[in-house]
Amino acid sequence: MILRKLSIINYKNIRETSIDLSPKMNCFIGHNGAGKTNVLDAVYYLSFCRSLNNPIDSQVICHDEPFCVVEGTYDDEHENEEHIYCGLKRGVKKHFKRNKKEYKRLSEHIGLIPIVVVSPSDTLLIDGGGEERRKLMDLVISQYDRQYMTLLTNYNNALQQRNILLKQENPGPDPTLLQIWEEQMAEAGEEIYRRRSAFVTEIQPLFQQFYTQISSGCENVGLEYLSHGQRGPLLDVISRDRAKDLAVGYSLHGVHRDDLIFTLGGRPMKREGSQGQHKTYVIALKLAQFELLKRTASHTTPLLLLDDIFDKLDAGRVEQIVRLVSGDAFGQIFVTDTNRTHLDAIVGSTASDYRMFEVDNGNIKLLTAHV
Ligand SMILES: Nc1ncnc2c1ncn2[C@@H]1O[C@H](COP(=O)(O)OP(=O)(O)OP(=O)(O)O)[C@@H](O)[C@H]1O
Repeated sequence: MILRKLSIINYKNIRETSIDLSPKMNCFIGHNGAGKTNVLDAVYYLSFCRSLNNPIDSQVICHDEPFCVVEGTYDDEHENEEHIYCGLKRGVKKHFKRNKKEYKRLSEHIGLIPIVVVSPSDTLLIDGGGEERRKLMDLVISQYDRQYMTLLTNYNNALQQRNILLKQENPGPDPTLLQIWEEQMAEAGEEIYRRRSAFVTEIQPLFQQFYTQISSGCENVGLEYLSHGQRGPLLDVISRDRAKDLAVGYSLHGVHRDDLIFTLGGRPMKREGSQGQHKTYVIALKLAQFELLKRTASHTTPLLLLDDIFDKLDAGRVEQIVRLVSGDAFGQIFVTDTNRTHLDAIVGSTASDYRMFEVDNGNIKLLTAHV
């Protein structure tokens, strides 16, 4: 997919803009707080029907304004045009349309415009809890597997019902009811486990390849999937510790406790790695995600959003990333930085099309274009 034109009204600090984009490299340069991330967030919104960092829709509308609109005109792989419209009004259900037709369910849209984002908040993948890493798996898998979201919804619903029962006291929960929800958790959970296992198996070698390339091969990193599904049939695993679950009042076993184990030299990355190594790890992981989505998501090349990625990296790693993303393996790219040094290096090493924009207090101005 290629985003040819992006129009924004009242999205965060961007009052009104309409920009024609390069099919390859789009650079956004500007001071801290200028609105560079907000541009990328608007692009993200058009893919995921939500903001990357703020799940509350009303907070993406510009302060003191009653509504916001984000529109994108895309070309797909066969040069067919797709027009995506998103309109948000305070206190009203959001409107999301594809080619002027309102979606019945927003989940129908997920996966149409695959996207991979590398942003400063990605370090949460290493520093944060397992929820962050499960979110990563879910976000990628849901872009190429249409059933996956339904499985997650079914699983979470059964888990929630079981947890409500586990909190019941005097009398305790009906064992038959507990069993019903356990069976539903296990049924959806087995499928989720199977899909997450396959995802990790696929992404592992891609990740290793990118990490080696960016770090020039001097570090040994690992990526493993950890799941209660590995302990045997999930129904047995979920139900056999009922007594403990009743004591704590929630479900201790199931795919809601899955995790990804990140290592450096066989030790936990969180404890062992430097800030630059953490950053390298998440960038390699995101680029692997990109490669995987390119192969699976309707065979459409995803958009790649690189938000302020060069901070904390040494010159060698920056050079490798610049070389990687400016090559032909990547499609349309959106990259932000506060100074021109890295962005000039990127556009300098690419013979192809690029556009450089300046962002200032929510205003976007085209600085240079090369076709
Ligand atoms: N709903 C909103 N309405 C108006 N302005 C907003 C809204 N939400 C955020 N902002 C403004 O957006 C600005 C931050 O923009 P953004 O995160 O895009 O900056 P940036 O250019 O990426 O900066 P940095 O280089 O520091 O990462 C802040 O000044 C903030 O006040």
